[in-house]
Amino acid sequence: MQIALTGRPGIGKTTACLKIFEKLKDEMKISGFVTKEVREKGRRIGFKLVNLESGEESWLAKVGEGKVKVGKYAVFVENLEKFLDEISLDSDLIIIDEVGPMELKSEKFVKFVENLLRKDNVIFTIHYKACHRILDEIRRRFKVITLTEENRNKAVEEVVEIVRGRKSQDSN
Ligand SMILES: Nc1ncnc2c1ncn2[C@@H]1O[C@H](COP(=O)(O)OP(=O)(O)OP(=O)(O)O)[C@@H](O)[C@H]1O
Repeated sequence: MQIALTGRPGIGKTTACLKIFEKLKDEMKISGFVTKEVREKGRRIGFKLVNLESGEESWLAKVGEGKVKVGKYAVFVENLEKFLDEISLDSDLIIIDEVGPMELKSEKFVKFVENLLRKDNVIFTIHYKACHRILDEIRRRFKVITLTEENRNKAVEEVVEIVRGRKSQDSN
């Protein structure tokens, strides 16, 4: 299964990934990461990467100045690249939240995603409108599910069933 979840900012892509992870983690080995926003006094100050297997966290970006910038955020490309080394690629399911403008500043991340395009057990979340050849390729090759307020809970169930179906095919 090759699934890409997308939708407008804040629609619930990260929440959907966490729900899928919670529902399936006792049935199979899952690796990958989610990107969570960090707020201080109600204001968003940046984003942290969270390794789904280990719980380990690393700053992806923070409001402020830096070598690499996306909007008002400085992106910590080296943190991301070190973080990627810890992601297992031999798991039953790999969840990558997200393939977006910040992550794509890293050539190593682009290669990491390229490598995953060959696999059949991947869920990406993808930025809803960013342009990049790798996003075009995912949009062309993967089953793309656009989350809305109406479908986001049902979409989680649908993805869980697709993953379970694939897993049971594998064990037959
Ligand atoms: N199914 C849901 N039911 C109720 N609230 C939800 C649901 N999914 C997400 N939310 C709420 O919406 C907010 C944004 O969710 P989330 O961070 O998952 O969105 P996102 O699409 O990943 O955002 P971003 O575009 O910043 O990556 C959170 O406060 C979350 O609790």
